[in-house]
This record gives sequence, C-alpha cells and structure tokens, in this order.
Amino acid sequence: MIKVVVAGALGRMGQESCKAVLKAEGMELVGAVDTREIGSALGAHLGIADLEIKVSDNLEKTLQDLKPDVLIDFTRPGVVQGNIELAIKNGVRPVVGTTGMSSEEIEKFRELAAANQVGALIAPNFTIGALLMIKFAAEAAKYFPHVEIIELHHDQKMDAPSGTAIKTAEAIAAVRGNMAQGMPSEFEKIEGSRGGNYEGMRIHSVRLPGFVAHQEVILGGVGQTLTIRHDSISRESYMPGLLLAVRKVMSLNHLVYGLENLLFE
Ligand SMILES: NC(=O)C1=CN([C@@H]2O[C@H](COP(=O)(O)OP(=O)(O)OC[C@H]3O[C@@H](n4cnc5c(N)ncnc54)[C@H](OP(=O)(O)O)[C@@H]3O)[C@@H](O)[C@H]2O)C=CC1
Ligand SMILES: O=C(O)C1=N[C@H](C(=O)O)C[C@H](O)C1
Repeated sequence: MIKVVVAGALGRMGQESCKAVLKAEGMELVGAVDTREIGSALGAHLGIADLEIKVSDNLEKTLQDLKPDVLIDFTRPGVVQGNIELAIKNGVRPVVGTTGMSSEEIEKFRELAAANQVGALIAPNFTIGALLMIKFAAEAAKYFPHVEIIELHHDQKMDAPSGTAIKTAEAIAAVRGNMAQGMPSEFEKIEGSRGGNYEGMRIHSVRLPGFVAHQEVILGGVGQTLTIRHDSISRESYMPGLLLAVRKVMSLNHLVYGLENLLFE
C-alpha cells in the first residue's frame, strides 16, 4: 500500500485528489492538511460518512506521525516551497501540482532531492491532453517558429502565466531558441497588451469565471496558422495522471520536473 497525505486537501484540487486516492487500488489516504476547518472530519467535506481522517494544519507533525510514502501538494505559491522541503527532509516523496515556483526554486529542490536520495515530481499539468499539446507544439515549432500562447483559467487562479504555459514555452524555446517576433518597432498603447515575453514568445493570460483550464498554442507561418488547443472541463481530468505520478515516484530517487518525463519514457 502506498500511504498518501494530501496538502491543500480542502481546496478544489485537494478534494478531487483525496477522492481519487481513496478509490485507487494499492493506495491509502492516511492524512489531510489544510488551513481551514482544522479538526473537522475530511469525510464531511467529501460527502463520505465513515471516513476517520481529520483535517490538520500541521504538515510537519502529520508527516512525522503518519510516515506516509507520498505527499500530494495542491496548496498555493509561497506555501508549496516549505512543504516540498519538509517532505524531502522527512524522507517523504512530494508529488507537486502547485504552480508558481521559479526555475531557481525547482533547481534547488532538485539538489535537495538528490542529496537526500528522495524521489520527487513537480508537474505543472497532470492531464495527458495538455502534455500532448506541449509535445505537438514543440514538434510544430520546428516548422512554425513564430508562436503565441493564450492560456485561459478560472478567476480564482493566483499565478500568471500558468505553469502549463511556462512549460509549453520552455519546450518550444528548447526547439527554436530565443527569437524576436513581430515588428521591432511595435509599441504598446496600453501596457501589457502584447502579453508576457518568454524568449521572444508572447504569453497571454485570461482570467474569467466559467473557465476551468484551457490553452491555445497558435503557430504562424506565411499565409497559414496552426492552432493546438487543450481544454480541461473538469478537475477529474487531472486524476489519472496524478495517480500514475504517485505510483511512479515510488521508484525514483531524484526530482523530475514534468510528468511527460515519466509518461513518454
Ligand atoms: N498540476 C496540475 O495539473 C494542476 C495544478 N493546479 C495548481 O494547484 C494549486 C491549487 O489549485 P486549487 O486547488 O485550484 O486551489 P485552491 O485555492 O482551491 O486550494 C488550495 C488549498 O490549499 C490550502 N492552503 C493554503 N495554504 C496552506 C498551507 N500552508 N497548508 C495547507 N494547505 C494550505 C488553501 O486554504 P485557504 O483557502 O485557506 O488558503 C486551499 O484549501 C494551484 O497552484 C494551481 O495552479 C491546479 C490544477 C491542476
Ligand atoms: O490553477 C489551475 O486551475 C491550474 N493550474 C495549472 C497551471 O498553472 O498550469 C494547471 C492547470 O492549468 C490548472
């Protein structure tokens, strides 16, 4: 049995993750950590009457008392960093969906995981569709190097651009490098109109109620454009990838950034 603790257990992704782990063969949900309704029964939040687990606000004590194999983290930027450090230092493998970390922070955790010989995964997106979108976009960018990314999310999202958009831009930049796009003399009449700039690629972040998580990668060529789009229309879409990650992290002794590295091996 893989023993799992979920941090951010009362959040949108945390609740979905708890339900998925409870249903998963070979996994046991042993603990739940959040900032809200501490001491309440997790089952009451998930609509499962006979679930014994209580919500704790103390991750360190939870990890030390319950000694889980894996920590799933869906908290928020600024919190996740401390959680990863606590997990690795306690020999618990973090499987992290929380976005908003810098590449320097990810590198620091890579070193920490290696020094402690603890498996870890940081995955900005757990859906197979988004991973394929990134793969296809990077392939297409070999032929269409002019690219803009539009990501669209619900309006409760804290970080912009999304972790998925950054991962997409990184994958495309690895193929085409840093490249100027558009007119050298272009200017913005309203600041930010052209979006964020990653190695010359523009990233536009839309935040509106009604969206879950969506992204378009638009590649432009002479007289033609190619659009690759992915839509997550429910948070269940992340669960198969998340459960796969929990299983795969058990046999790692280092940090992996991106589920694609475990999926398309
Ligand atoms: N990798 C992927 O595939 C996906 C990643 N995400 C990412 O996951 C993260 C969470 O998203 P989402 O579930 O929508 O966010 P929510 O705000 O719904 O959930 C976050 C939860 O974490 C809690 N929390 C805050 N601080 C702590 C803490 N110190 N310890 C424990 N829990 C804490 C929050 O409590 P409170 O409300 O009191 O602050 C809240 O319940 C985001 O970074 C998002 O971008 C989302 C979807 C998919
Ligand atoms: O906040 C979200 O909701 C999501 N965050 C992740 C990201 O930043 O890419 C994954 C997905 O897009 C949903």
